[in-house]
Amino acid sequence: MGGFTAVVKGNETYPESRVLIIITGGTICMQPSEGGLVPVDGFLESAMAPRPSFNDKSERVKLTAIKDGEKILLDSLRTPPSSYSKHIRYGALEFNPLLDSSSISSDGWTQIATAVKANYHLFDGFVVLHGTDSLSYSASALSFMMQDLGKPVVLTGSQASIFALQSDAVDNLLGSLIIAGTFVIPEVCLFFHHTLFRGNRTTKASASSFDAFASPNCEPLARVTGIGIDVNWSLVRRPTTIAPFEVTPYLDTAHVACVRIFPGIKPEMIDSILRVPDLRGLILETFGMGNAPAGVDGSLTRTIRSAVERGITVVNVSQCTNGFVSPLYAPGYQLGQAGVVFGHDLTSEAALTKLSYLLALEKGGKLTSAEISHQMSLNLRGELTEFKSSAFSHPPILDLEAENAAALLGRLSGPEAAFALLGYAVERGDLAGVKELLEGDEIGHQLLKRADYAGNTALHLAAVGPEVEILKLLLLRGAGVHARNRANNTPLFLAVKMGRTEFVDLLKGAGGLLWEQEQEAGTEKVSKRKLEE
Ligand SMILES: NC(=O)C[C@H](N)C(=O)O
Repeated sequence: MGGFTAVVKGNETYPESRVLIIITGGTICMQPSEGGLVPVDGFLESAMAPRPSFNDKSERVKLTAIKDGEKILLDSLRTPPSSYSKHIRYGALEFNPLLDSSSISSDGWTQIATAVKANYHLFDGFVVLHGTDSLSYSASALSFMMQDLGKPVVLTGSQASIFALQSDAVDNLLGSLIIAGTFVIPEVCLFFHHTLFRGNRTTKASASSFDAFASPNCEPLARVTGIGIDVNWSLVRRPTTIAPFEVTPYLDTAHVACVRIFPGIKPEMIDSILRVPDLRGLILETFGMGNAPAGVDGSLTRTIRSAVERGITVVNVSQCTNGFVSPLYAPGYQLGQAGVVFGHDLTSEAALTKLSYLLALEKGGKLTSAEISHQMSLNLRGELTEFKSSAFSHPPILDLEAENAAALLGRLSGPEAAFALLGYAVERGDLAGVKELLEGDEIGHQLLKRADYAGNTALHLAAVGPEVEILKLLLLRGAGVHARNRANNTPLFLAVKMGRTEFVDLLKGAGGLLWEQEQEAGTEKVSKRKLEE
């Protein structure tokens, strides 16, 4: 953690860093009009120059910048020295017209990305002022458009206008400026309510609270703690290739769609979307861990399979904000069989913009259509917690990249991520992977006590998994044999229902008991899909 470091003294002179602010619009620069709030231009002069925290009244030197391919001289302002003993000197480029972010599109993202690219050598960091409505989409989109980024790009906005009496605007803007001018965090980030997030992990979680954004599957990159900023450097991505910063100046949002599954959804509805002319990709927001109703006689599965055969990429992401999709349950398994790509823990915003990015690469001849599905399940910009093999292929050994080894220990994306990994390993019968995950007393203990959204502990999963040695290992590591899932079932009951004598004996030997009614119910066996795989 890089914490608070310096105290500002007397009349000393301090170095300056340079930040370019790209103003796209949003509530932060809005004023009331007869037709509701609208963004108003001239933000630097009207909102920043009069405020002492943004203007130390030093000489307003001109900064060279590039606008629309032309060299221009930008008016600048300078902050007083921060607690990191630096002034931030900044100038601004404004969109014309300014936007309510609900109207942002691929064109706007292109404008932002190309402005960053053109001015990359002239500034230390970039702040993008943007409305909150589509902020997570834009942060995700820009993260994919910017490859091998070496400088911070911080998106921010506010829930109330900077001209309002009570507003989050000053805190959000000042925090973003200081971060962009102080720390080399080479990512597209979103700063809001004292917290710096990886942009492509965020989602707008509140329509009105100042604490508006969540990053449910990835810890924040930094937090403002009083007058200091704690950066979680272990999470910050670092370039791992020797390549210059590149921008893909276009995203193909015109040929993708997103559908939220709901109880009773008709396969025809999905089919009609999948038959929109030239559609190339569909994000399917499914229930829980990736489940959708199969439809009468599997009609939804057939609809999807046929679309996949026509070259459409269908990506499975969860409606739950937290957790992973996986083919653990039969409905998700069938989607996988139909050729659906599992989007792991991608947000819908990241899934949609990532697919648009990959389609743009395909259009530019940089990717074949066959590679799109594969790339969707890879971690390109920290947007997902990756399993090296496709989640659907059930590889025998849990083989994780170094980055995910940290998640595996519960350090990266928290215990939920580690628990989901454990679930995969148990389900695949990967004894070595399970052992690895349970290493470390405290983590192992935590994981054995956790449950998924259906209340299943690792022991429940092992009781229906393929490997009896895993069941034994979990029991020896202290997994609770009496835990009940949401359906009120114990691991032993599940094993009995599956008709698995060896597993039943082991669980009974570990103290597992059946209620009387469970003993009766256990005589009718359920589907043995797991055993037949
Ligand atoms: N708080 C905001 O910025 C909301 C506004 N409608 C926008 O997204 O532009």
